[in-house]
Amino acid sequence: MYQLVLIRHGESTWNLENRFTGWTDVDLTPTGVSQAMAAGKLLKAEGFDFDLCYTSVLKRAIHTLWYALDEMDRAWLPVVKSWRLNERHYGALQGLNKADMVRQYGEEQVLIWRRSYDTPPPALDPADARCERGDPRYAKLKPEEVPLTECLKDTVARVLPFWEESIARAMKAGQRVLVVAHGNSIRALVTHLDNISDSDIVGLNIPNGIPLVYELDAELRPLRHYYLGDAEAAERAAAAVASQGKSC
Ligand SMILES: O=C(O)[C@@H](CO)OP(=O)(O)O
Repeated sequence: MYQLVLIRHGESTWNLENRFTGWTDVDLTPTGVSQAMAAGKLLKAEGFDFDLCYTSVLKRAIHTLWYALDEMDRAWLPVVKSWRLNERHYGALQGLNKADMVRQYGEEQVLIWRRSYDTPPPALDPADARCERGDPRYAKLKPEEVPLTECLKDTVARVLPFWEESIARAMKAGQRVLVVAHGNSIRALVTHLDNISDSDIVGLNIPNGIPLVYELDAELRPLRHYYLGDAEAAERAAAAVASQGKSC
């Protein structure tokens, strides 16, 4: 049996301000730091240990990993960072307030942008100052590989090759893996692992900073998954993420 632990980053400044974030590189709030530390404490207390960690190239995930590993006295562990684990690109919505968008476009439209499988938010103009195409961390990518918007299907399409070629391969080679990523890059992975339908994925929300443990068979098919710690608190936190797309 294989075990995989996934953690969504702790609360970020734009989670707190209820703004669409995507590839914007905002940091953790003090609450986010505490959530990351609590995740590390919990993993240690429950006897989890790792050989290899994966995260995105965005600091809210990188710093969550740092704080969690520090609590586990595992700051020395190897870390692989990949843009493929970045949050889903939120296009022209990046930086805008979610409740304002609900007031302007309605709850149903915002739910489609936030959670549908194949409808992307409006695209960023490549000339928009928010466009990441000139960012040095993506210099090795072709410009068209740096998205201007993404639906979950697009995120699945760039997360899966990394899962197959790097994470799954490392797990099969016996490495105990921790992945710290983002709400929608984790939803992309979970859609694949649990074979969730396009309609059911709309209701799936990932809470900040709570370790999600997957137990998988020899073919890396999930046997079961659970949130570590207080299951009801995890459910409440996931419901709070869902309500970020309401007007108040
Ligand atoms: O804004 C974002 O990038 C994501 C995660 O914070 O938000 P949502 O939960 O609306 O997909």
